[in-house]
Amino acid sequence: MAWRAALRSKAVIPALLSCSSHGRLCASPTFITQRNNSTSPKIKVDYDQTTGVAVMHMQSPPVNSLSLDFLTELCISLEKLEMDKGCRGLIITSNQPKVFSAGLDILEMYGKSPEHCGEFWKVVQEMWLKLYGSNMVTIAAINGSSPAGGCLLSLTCDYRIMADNPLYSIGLNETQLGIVAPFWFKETMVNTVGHRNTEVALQLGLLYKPAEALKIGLVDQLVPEDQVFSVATQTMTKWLTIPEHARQITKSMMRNPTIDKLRTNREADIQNFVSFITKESIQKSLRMYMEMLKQRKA
Ligand SMILES: CC/C=C\C/C=C\CCCC/C=C/C(=O)SCCNC(=O)CCNC(=O)[C@H](O)C(C)(C)COP(=O)(O)OP(=O)(O)OC[C@H]1O[C@@H](n2cnc3c(N)ncnc32)[C@H](O)[C@@H]1OP(=O)(O)O
Repeated sequence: MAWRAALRSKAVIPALLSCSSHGRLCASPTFITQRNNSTSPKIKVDYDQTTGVAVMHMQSPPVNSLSLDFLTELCISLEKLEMDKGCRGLIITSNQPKVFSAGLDILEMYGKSPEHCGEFWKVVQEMWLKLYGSNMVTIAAINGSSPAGGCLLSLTCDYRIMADNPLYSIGLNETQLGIVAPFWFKETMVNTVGHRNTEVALQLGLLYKPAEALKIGLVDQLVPEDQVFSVATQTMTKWLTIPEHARQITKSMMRNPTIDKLRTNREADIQNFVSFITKESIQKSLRMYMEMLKQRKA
C-alpha cells in the first residue's frame, strides 16, 4: 500500500495541471456506469524461481481496461520483478475470456478533472517506460482482442503470440474514438511494423484480424487458442538461451532513442494530453464512443 501511495503521489504534477490554468473541468458523466473500485488484485503474478520466468495474468473484469489502479498495480509488479535479478523473463497474458486488454480505461479520461487526467497519463507513461525498457525478455501471449492501449501493451514486449481466432482484433484504433495516438505510441508501432504500415493503421484507426496482423508484423506468430500459453513458454525458453548481456544491450540500442524522447519530454507530454483530452469536443467524442459500445451490446 505504501508503494501505491508513493507511486500515486509522484504521479501528481500540481503546477502543470491546475484547474485554473486549463480553465475547465470536464462535465460529469450521467449515463456511464462507474464501476466499483474492487480491492481484489487486478494482476496475478506467478513467478517460477527455478526457470526465472514470471507470468503476469491480467484479471480485471470485464475487459482488463487499463485504469489508474490497474496500471499502478502493474508498475509495482514490474518494479519488483525487474529488481529481482533472478527474474529473466516475463509473459503477459489475460485471465479474462476473449479479451487481452480493452486498452486505456475510457472512464479515466471522461468527465474527470485535469489533475486526475494528468495523474492517469503519468502512470500510462510509467507503464510504457518500464515495459519497453525492461531488461527481461517480455512475451505477450495475446489470447483475445487487444485494441489501442491493449495493443500498445503488447507492442512493448519483445515477441507477440496471438490466438488464431478471427473474432479477435488488434491495433491502434485511437482515431476511431476521435483521439490521437501520442508520438511514443506511434513510434513503438513504427519500430515494429515500419512507417508506411503505421501511417495507414493510425490514420484509419485500423483493427486487424490475427491473419492481417501477422502479415504486417504486428504480431509474430499465430497459434491455436489453446496453445497460446504453451507456445509462449517454449519461445521464452529459446530467448533465454541467448547471452543475457548481449541481448539486453541490443534491446536498449534498438529502443533507447524512443524511450529517451519520452523521458526528456514527460511533463510536456502530460500537459499535451491533459489539454487535449479535456477539450469539450474530445469529451463529446469519448461519450459518443462509449454510447456506441453500449448500443453494440444491446
Ligand atoms: C495531439 C495528441 C496529444 C496527446 C495525446 C492525446 C490523446 C490521447 C491518447 C489516448 C490514447 C488512448 C488509448 C486507448 O486505449 S483508448 C481505449 C480504446 N479502447 C477501445 O476502443 C476498446 C473498446 N472496447 C471494445 O472494443 C470491446 O469492449 C472489446 C474489448 C472488444 C470487448 O468486447 P466485449 O467482450 O463484447 O465487451 P463489451 O464491449 O460488452 O464491454 C464490456 C464492458 O466494458 C466496457 N468497456 C469496454 N472497453 C472499455 C474501455 N477501454 N474503457 C472502459 N470501459 C470499457 C464496455 O462499455 C462494457 O461496459 P458495460 O457497463 O456496458 O458492461
